[in-house]
Formats: sequence, C-alpha cells, structure tokens
Amino acid sequence: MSRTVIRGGLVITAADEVHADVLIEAGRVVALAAHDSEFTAGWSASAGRVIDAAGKYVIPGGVDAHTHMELPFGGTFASDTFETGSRAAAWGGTTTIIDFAVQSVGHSLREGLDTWHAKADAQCAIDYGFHMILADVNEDSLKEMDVLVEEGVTSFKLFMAYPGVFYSDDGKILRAMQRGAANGGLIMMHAENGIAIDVLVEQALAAGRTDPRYHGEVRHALLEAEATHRAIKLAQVAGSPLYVVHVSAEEALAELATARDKGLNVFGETCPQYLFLSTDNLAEPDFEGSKYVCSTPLRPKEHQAALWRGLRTNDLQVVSTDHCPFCFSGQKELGRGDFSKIPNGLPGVENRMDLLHQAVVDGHISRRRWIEIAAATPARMFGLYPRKGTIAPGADADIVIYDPHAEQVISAETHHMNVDYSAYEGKRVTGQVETVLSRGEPVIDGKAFVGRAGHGQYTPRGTCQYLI
Ligand SMILES: NC(=O)NCCC(=O)O
Ligand SMILES: [Zn+2]
Ligand SMILES: [Zn+2]
Repeated sequence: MSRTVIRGGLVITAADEVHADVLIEAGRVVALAAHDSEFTAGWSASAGRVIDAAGKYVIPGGVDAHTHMELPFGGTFASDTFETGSRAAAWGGTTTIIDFAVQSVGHSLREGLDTWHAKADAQCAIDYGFHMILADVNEDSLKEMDVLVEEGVTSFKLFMAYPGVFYSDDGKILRAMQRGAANGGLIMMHAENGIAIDVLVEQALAAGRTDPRYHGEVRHALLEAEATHRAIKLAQVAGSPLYVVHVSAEEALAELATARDKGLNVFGETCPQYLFLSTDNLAEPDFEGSKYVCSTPLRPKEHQAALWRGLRTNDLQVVSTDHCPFCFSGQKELGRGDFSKIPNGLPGVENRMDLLHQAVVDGHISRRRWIEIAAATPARMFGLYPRKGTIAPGADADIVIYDPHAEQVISAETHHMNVDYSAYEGKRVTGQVETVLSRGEPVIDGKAFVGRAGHGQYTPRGTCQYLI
C-alpha cells in the first residue's frame, strides 16, 4: 500500500496550528504526530514518498461551495468547463468544488442533475458535488427534493432575482423552505428584489444610462437588504435554516446579524470580489467595467470593512467564489450599449485561497479563520465534514503545501482559468500553492500540474452539519 509522509510543516486546521508530520495511506490521512518524534519514527523509511514541508504550511484543500462551470446565462455559457475550471481550482489550492446543477422551467430536477453529471463526470481534476437550482417550484419538483436529499444533493438554490429566468415568488420560496425543513435540504438564497430591480433597469436604459456602472446602481443595496430580510422571515415561518449566497451589502449583512442574534439558523456567504473590488472597478472606462459585472453587484469600498468584520464575528461563515467566468471578448461585450445584457459573473476559483491568505497577511483574519471560512465551514455547511475540510485521521488526504513567503502577481497571463482577463490583474499577493494532493494523489507538484481529468470523483453529501 502506497504511503506518503509530509514532514516538518506547520499543520493548520480551523481548530489548531501544530508542527506535525502527516502520514497518508490509501488516499486518507492515517495519523498526525509531533514532527520527528518517537511517534513518527519509521514513517519516512516505509513511505513511497516523503514531502519536505519545512517552512511551509500544511493545510486542508480548499472547499469552494459556489461555482458555475459551463453555466448558461444571458445567451452564452460560462467559459470554464469542468475540466478547465477544476484544474484551475487545483492550481489555487482548492480540492473540492460544489457546482450548481440547474432545473430549467418545465423540466424536472432529475433532468437538470443528469445534464450536469454529463458535463462534469470524468472531466474533473478534483472532487466535486452539486447543489440544485430550483427554477420551477411545483408539486413534482417539491417531491423530487426529497429524493435528491437522499441521494446526496442536499442543498437547493432559489432566486428572488432574475424574473422570467430563475425567479421564484414568495409562495414558491415558502413551499420550498417548508419542504427543506422536512427533508433536511438547506435552502440557499440569491437575495435581491428582482421585480423592483427590473423597474430600475428599464428606467435607467430609457434615460440613456447604459454603461456597466449602472448595473451597480440599479441593484441597490437596500434591495439586497429587503430581500435578505424577507428571506429570513419566510425561513422563520417555514422553520427552515437559510444560507444567503454572495452577500455584498452592509445592510444585508445587518439583517443576517440581527437574525443570528436571535439564535436563528441563518448563514451568510461572501466572495473575494466583494472583499477586494468595488464600484470603482465597475466604473472603469472603455467598457472595462463589464469585467466586474456580477450579481449581487460590487459595492462602494465602504462596505468592505463591514464584510471583514462579519467574517471575524461569524455573522458570515463562508467565503466562496461564485466563479462564473465570461470572456471580455465576445461575451461581456454582448452588453455594449445595454448593461443589462452583460452576462453576470466573475472568474476567481483559482484566486480564492491566495486572496484570503493575503487577508491573513493584511491582518483581517487569523490563519485558522482562513482555513475555517475557506475549507472547514463550507465542508460542514454542506455535509462533507470531516472527509473534507480538515486534516485528521480518516479524512481524505486533500492537502495543500502552501508557501507563505512566496510573492506572486495575479494575472491573466499566468492564470489557468479559461477566461481572457483577471479580475485581480496586477495584484501582488504573498503566499502561493506549492503542492496539492487530492485523496493522496499529487495534482500540483512543485508548481506543475500533474493531475488528470477524471481523477476527481463525484461526492454525494450529507445534510448540513452547522445547525445551531
Ligand atoms: N453571480 C453572478 O453574477 N452570476 C452567477 C449566477 C448567480 O450566482 O447568481
Ligand atoms: Zn446568485
Ligand atoms: Zn452563483
């Protein structure tokens, strides 16, 4: 049986930081023990591979709980396939993604799930699971939720935005929440008042305000806060937990904090783009602002301090990417002259672990909190813990050797995502992935990709393990 030993690194989990050696066998962590102690004697001699991690961090692979490979949106498709996107994720130290299978209106959940399996199976370099987007809540799809939860698709995204596409009205949302309360499925909410936003879009375009910056203005922070408040109340009535995705506005975060102060099972996710980018980017000239069009939108810089505080106080529990890349050329350009036609989404699956490490360097969060929000909590939230999200006996050996002192400059010239720009072009960050193991197998080795499409396995999930 092949054995790997990782020697001499600082092992960081959400719970601990310890100088330890890690023994891996058959794709799993078998033991951790104090570096070069009596307990590790003989490990290296019997190992097929010994990785020297002296001076490096040894961390659980990242769990990115919000990606959209090949998502159809606005008449085009997100430009990363599961092959290119999962490879890029590995380059950035993420070893599990949870992507969104989509139910189309008039079709079953099963059809949507089968379609996403056909896109992803045998393509991924790292392990993957699925949430389900509920676009058509009806008697049949409600019943299907029960079956999917049993099968390991244990979370369902609903949209208060995008009328005519993914939108659900309050009655449908309430019914899905009631079903989730009964079957254990976690409701994930895109919380923006899409009906009101569509009025503002129409008014802006009629007044000749067509540039990307107006995307941010019509998607008003108060309309995110209002929808967040409404979603919380509906969840309370239904008796269901709630996970609000891509929180960007301070006012929306305040709604989550109030609910959590009452002891409710209400959770929030934010994304690196809301922590590091702002409406200044949306206002870039020559249509460059289109590169930053996503929903919820980027906010004025002042919101960032509130989001960092929310991450420290645990009013926000998870940082995912909402990775949904569209090339500037030919895709973002669909919205020249009409911001409402710019496909929504930003690339970032490769950058998340590095940007959050930079947040450690900058003093926003601690090292253990970095691992908690990027690996341990998403794994717990979505029923993957302790197989994913930690380094402990029995866990999958999804492990990253991270060089905390390496300097790098993020750029489209060097990234591996299938998109022609970087949202963080030119940003200097300290820290870089050196080696990535997925179930004990090297995927990135000494800054080279050595993985393969099809190594990544579909991973059915349990129900939420984060309830109060
Ligand atoms: N977020 C975004 O702009 N695009 C992806 C779809 C979604 O998550 O709403
Ligand atoms: Zn969304
Ligand atoms: Zn999304």
